[in-house]
Amino acid sequence: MRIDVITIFPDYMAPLREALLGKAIERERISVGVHDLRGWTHDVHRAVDDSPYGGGPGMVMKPQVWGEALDEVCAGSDSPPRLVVPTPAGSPFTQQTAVRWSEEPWLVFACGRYEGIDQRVMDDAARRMPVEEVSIGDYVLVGGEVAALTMIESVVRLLPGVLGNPASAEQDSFSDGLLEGPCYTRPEAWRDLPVPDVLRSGNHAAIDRWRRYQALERTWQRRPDLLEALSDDELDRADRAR
Ligand SMILES: N#Cc1c(N)n[nH]c1-c1ccc2c(Cl)cn(Cc3cccnc3)c2c1
Repeated sequence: MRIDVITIFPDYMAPLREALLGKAIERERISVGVHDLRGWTHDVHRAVDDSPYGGGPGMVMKPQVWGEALDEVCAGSDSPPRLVVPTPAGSPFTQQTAVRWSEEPWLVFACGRYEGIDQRVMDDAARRMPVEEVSIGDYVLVGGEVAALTMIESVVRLLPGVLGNPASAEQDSFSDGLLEGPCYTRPEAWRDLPVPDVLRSGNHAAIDRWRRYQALERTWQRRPDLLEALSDDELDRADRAR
């Protein structure tokens, strides 16, 4: 997978070169390009923003600069990339989105700042490539870079050979519609707090049932909305795990 990121703060993307993501680059599971949007400005001030039409607070990112940047970054391949534009007004980014994008050969992330990117940038890009405006959650950041890092990590960890233990991705929270239950490791007792006996029983059928029930209970307590999405069969199966 090829990943390109366009931003006015290229150093914000430094974490892409660290740890799991850095190893994925070293192992050539992914190639990553980070591009400074100001490289496509032509004025002495290297301006990337301007006042909003219709008034209102803040500034809007100029379409000309983004247009030239996307023309160059998204060129050079028989098939265009999927353009991802983080925005608070975007469709929800979920684990299902990450799974879908993990099949893509090329993703380009357009990280904006200020009040956002002129809408015509996305409208123009959509004439020649798939464009998705997405949000990572119902809170407000200062720009798209943190969102892009979040989404890139959740996608890249799904690629073959990236995670040390591929089974880990298969047991993700959300992968079966439920949150993961609690996890434990040595010692058996810590500050008078024990490890649940069933986990030390060696009875794997009982352990699976216990884990399934814990996931169901935690989901019920913390994210009841996820249970509404579960089919009756899945709920019955979880119920039998009691
Ligand atoms: N994804 C996501 C996401 C999220 N979940 N919170 N905030 C963002 C996000 C993403 C992209 C931008 C761009 Cl471009 C500018 N801002 C600042 C801003 C703040 C308030 C209103 N409008 C824009 C962004 C915030």
